[in-house]
This record gives sequence, C-alpha cells and structure tokens, in this order.
Amino acid sequence: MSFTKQDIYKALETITAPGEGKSLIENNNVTNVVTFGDEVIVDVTISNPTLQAKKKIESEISKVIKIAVGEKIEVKINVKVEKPEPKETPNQIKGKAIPNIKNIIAIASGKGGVGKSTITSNVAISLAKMGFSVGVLDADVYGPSQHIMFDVEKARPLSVKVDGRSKMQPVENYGVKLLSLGFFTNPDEAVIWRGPMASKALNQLIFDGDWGELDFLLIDLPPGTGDVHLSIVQALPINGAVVVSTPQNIALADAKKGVAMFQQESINVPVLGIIENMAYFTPEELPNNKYYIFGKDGAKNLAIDIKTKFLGEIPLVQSIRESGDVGHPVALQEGTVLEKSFTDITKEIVSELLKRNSNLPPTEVVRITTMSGCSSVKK
Ligand SMILES: Nc1ncnc2c1ncn2[C@@H]1O[C@H](COP(=O)(O)OP(=O)(O)OP(=O)(O)O)[C@@H](O)[C@H]1O
Repeated sequence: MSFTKQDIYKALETITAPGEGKSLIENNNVTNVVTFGDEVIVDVTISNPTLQAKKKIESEISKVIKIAVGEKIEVKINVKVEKPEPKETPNQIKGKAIPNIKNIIAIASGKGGVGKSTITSNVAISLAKMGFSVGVLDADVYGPSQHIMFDVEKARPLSVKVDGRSKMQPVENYGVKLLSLGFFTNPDEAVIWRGPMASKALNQLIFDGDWGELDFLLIDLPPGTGDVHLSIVQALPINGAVVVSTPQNIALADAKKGVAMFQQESINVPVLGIIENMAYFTPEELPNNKYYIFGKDGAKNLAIDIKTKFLGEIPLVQSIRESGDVGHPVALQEGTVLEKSFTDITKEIVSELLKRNSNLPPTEVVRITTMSGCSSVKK
C-alpha cells in the first residue's frame, strides 16, 4: 500500500488535542512523522498531562489514519507532554478568549457615585449609533443600575438553546444588548458578594450569555479596587480599561488607585485613559456659564501626571441625571451638545483601543476605524 507523509498530515488536520481547541497541525502538536512500508510513527506533543488525554490522543490519531489513509497501516505514536511556556507580553489578555466578542472594555472608578454607569450607558449607545454591535455587562455587584438606564428594569433574560446548550439571551434596547446582575437580584435585598462568587456569576453572564457577534462588550465594574475587582479583572479577557473620575481630590486619589490596579503585574490590563465626569456645572438655561464646583481640570492633570490619555470631559448637567433616571440616556438625544460630547469621547476610546490592539489583523483595525470615524487614528 502506498501513501505519503502528506496523507498523514492531512488526516491529522482533522483532530484536536484535548483542551487545545485547534487542529493538531495548526497547533503544532505534531513534531515529526516517519513512514516506511506500512508503518507510520507520529511524534506528538500535548500540554494536558493526564493519562486520559494521552490515551485519547493515541486512539484518535490511530483511528483517523486508519480511516483516512488505510486500514492496514501500523501506527506507532510517541506522546510527549510539555506545558506551554506562559508568554508575558505587555499586550497579554488574561482569561479565556471569547471568540465572538472582539473587544472587552472595563469601565472603572475608584470612588463610588462619580458617574461610571452613566458614562458606560452613554458610550455604549454612542458605539451602537456608530454601527458597532455592542453589549453591556453590568458587573456592579454593589448596585447594578444599567437595567434602569436602559429602561428594561422589569425585563428578564430569556433562556434559549444554542447548539444544544441553554444560554441567556441578553435584553436589548437602543441597539445595545444587556446582561446585568440586576436582573437576578431583588432590589430590596442586599446581596453580599465575595470576590470568587462575584467573578463566577459574571463569568456565567459572559460565557453563558447568547451575545452573538459583538464588536464591543463594556463591563460596568463596581466602584473601588478591592477583592471583587481583582477576581473579575483577572478572570476576564479584558482588552482595556477606562477610568472615570470627577475633578475632586478624593475622587482623583481613588482614580489613581484604580489605574494602579489595572497596571499591577498580575492584572496587566492597559488603561485606555481617564474621563472627567462632572467637570463643571452648567445650568441648562445658561449653557455658557461654567461653575467648577468639584475643582478644575483635576482628572486632566491626573492623566498628565500618570502618563495616561485624557479621553475627554462631561459636565454636570441636570438632564444627564434625569435622562439616566428615566431610562433614556442623553446620547440618544440627536443633535445636542451632550450627544456630541459622548460621541467624541467614544471615538477617543476606540482610537486608544486600536493602538492597544495594533497586533490585530489589519482588516479588523480598518473596519473599526472606518465605522467610528476615527480617521485621525495615528498608528
Ligand atoms: N454628568 C452628570 N451630570 C449630572 N448627573 C450625573 C452626571 N453623571 C452622573 N450623574 C448622576 O450621578 C449619580 C451617580 O451616577 P452613576 O450611577 O452613573 O455613578 P456610578 O459611579 O456608576 O455609581 P456607583 O458607585 O453606584 O456605581 C446618578 O444619579 C447619575 O444620574
């Protein structure tokens, strides 16, 4: 019987090593193939050290060669176990990659009540209006509010079957898909989340959510920099973080801690920049008057100090609070100054993310650049 090494490689292209996702050939598991007569020797390296994984790969290789190349072939397999070297690079994304979600951005703040959720909902809507597919995961374990801001307070995610598995269908409004812990907790009962518990619940919302294809998933993190945050940000494949602060000194001190948290070696999530919320107060009837009630340019100066991008500012305006409370964020109000402010900030975030993702395939970068109108992205 005659066959070539190529026949063997072709057959091995159709199977994967246990837990490694890609084909044996694509994943470079097969280190050598020797053929003579009716005999084939396959050297294969896998990362799973269990006996079960070794037996499974031996039986699959033998089976696939006999089916695809020839029944009579005598197959000898040498399995070597080698743990892949962990690669520490500045662009590393922690956690398991989610193939259908292209970019995960965490929105954080050190201090509570600085407007992190307000910024998240408006940025999500701006992204959706630019044509991106967008999801929001409300991870604020202390007080989820996105379901209110998106006017879906009473909604509950439906259970759907996807490839035989039960998944949660996010609730959708204003072109944004939303999953929130707020859908599952009783607003009258305080839930005390510990780090691992919170990260498990959030992992479930992310991995068991039927998000479809998303260009962006924004995660509204709880305020602070504690144990819950560490668990969340270490477990999820976050591409970049945005930190929200008011110009007030105590908020800035906490924002600085927030930035430092993402920069810790064990977390290593790039900080895309800082947004200054409540930068000044403007009465609706006197739009040209600015009152710097929390101080002036605090977050801008912090960004310069810690060499982080300043992504823009949002004033303290009554309509921002009102529109959030009634579930119709200001970014929906076409042609207004505030809508434009959120569009500008959103473009800055996308620009920074593109720089961070500069190792993505060029088509992806171009597509996102074009959609958000970020022609000014310097690469
Ligand atoms: N720029 C703004 N102008 C007016 N009101 C604002 C502005 N930003 C936020 N608010 C209001 O301030 C309050 C707190 O905002 P938000 O809930 O977004 O903050 P947060 O940082 O997410 O809070 P938490 O600590 O609860 O997570 C809300 O009532 C919101 O409507």
